[in-house]
Amino acid sequence: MSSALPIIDISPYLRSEPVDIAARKATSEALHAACLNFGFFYLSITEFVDTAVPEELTTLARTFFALPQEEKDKLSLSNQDNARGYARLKENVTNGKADNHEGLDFYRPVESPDKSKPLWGENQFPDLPGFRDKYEAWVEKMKILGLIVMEAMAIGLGMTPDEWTELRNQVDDSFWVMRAIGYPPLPENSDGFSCGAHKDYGCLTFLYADPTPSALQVFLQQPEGSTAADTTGLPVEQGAKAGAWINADPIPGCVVCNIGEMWEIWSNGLYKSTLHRVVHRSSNYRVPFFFEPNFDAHVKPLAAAKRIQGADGAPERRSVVYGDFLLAKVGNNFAGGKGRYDD
Ligand SMILES: N=C(N)NCCCC[C@H](N)C(=O)O
Ligand SMILES: O=C(O)CCC(=O)C(=O)O
Ligand SMILES: [Fe+2]
Repeated sequence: MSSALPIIDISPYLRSEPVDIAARKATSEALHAACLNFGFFYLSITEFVDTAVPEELTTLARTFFALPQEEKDKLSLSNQDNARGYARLKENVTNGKADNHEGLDFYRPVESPDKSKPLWGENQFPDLPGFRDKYEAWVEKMKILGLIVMEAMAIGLGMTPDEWTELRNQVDDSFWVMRAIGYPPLPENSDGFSCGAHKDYGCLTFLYADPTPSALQVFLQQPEGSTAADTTGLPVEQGAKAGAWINADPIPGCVVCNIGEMWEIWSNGLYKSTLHRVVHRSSNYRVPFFFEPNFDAHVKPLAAAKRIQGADGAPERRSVVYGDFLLAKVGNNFAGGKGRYDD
């Protein structure tokens, strides 16, 4: 199954000796084009990881989600900080509607956990042989990949070495998220989603997925003036737009990668953090990794983006502290969770 989305060869950045400057430049230019046009692309990772590993993670996820409900509930995120742990089917909410999936979320551990503080509790690992070790090892690999892709993107945006150093300081202690997602089949004739249309929050999502076609769908906005093929289906305040939903079907040996909202700010809107949604008609298990900025990163439009936009470029995007942005998002993510941390 082919896809409109580009496949990026990241290998010039994985090989350090000798550094092939021209090949790296070509990779960075391809990333720049992919981020301008799609906000989604594939990364071939067979040179970097043994793809048997994410297959094992998926199998472990399947084993966990097959446990009796009361076993899974022992890891409920409500035991901790309402973010780390297990969320039941339909406990996740997107655009005010329950998502047809269950999930197990892990975040970067914090030094002094305090479960009365949002996001500041402890991760809860299932008591299954190899689970914790294998997930933690994958997180370490994906953190390395995250920094590599960030550097390649920085060069693609035309950043100077000093500018990259400054950006690197905002992502070198990533407040990452690792999820295992269990998707039961969406009921026939349901107007709901396995996961409703959303943008990811941070820098880069690396999704290793089962090969089900038409499950992950990506919204491509139509150029100005063209006739709408489809709409986001969202109310205006949540981003109603004309365009088309296309499939981001998995490609063997590749992760699907998309950029989160922090890249939209850094690039001052040049790069789109693209809306995507999930429709699973059969049972599936997926293990996305979210490479995010440091919790205290002050994310603001980069000079390199403004150089591209020129003197009468786009209006300046609002800057955010990543941790504050994340807290607001996570607070709205669960059933009954709206305003959970407001009082
Ligand atoms: N960390 C990330 N990106 N998690 C996935 C977000 C899924 C959408 C979410 N319920 C929302 O409404 O934002
Ligand atoms: O499972 C998928 O295909 C994508 C999941 C996703 O978009 C997310 O968790 O943010
Ligand atoms: Fe997503």
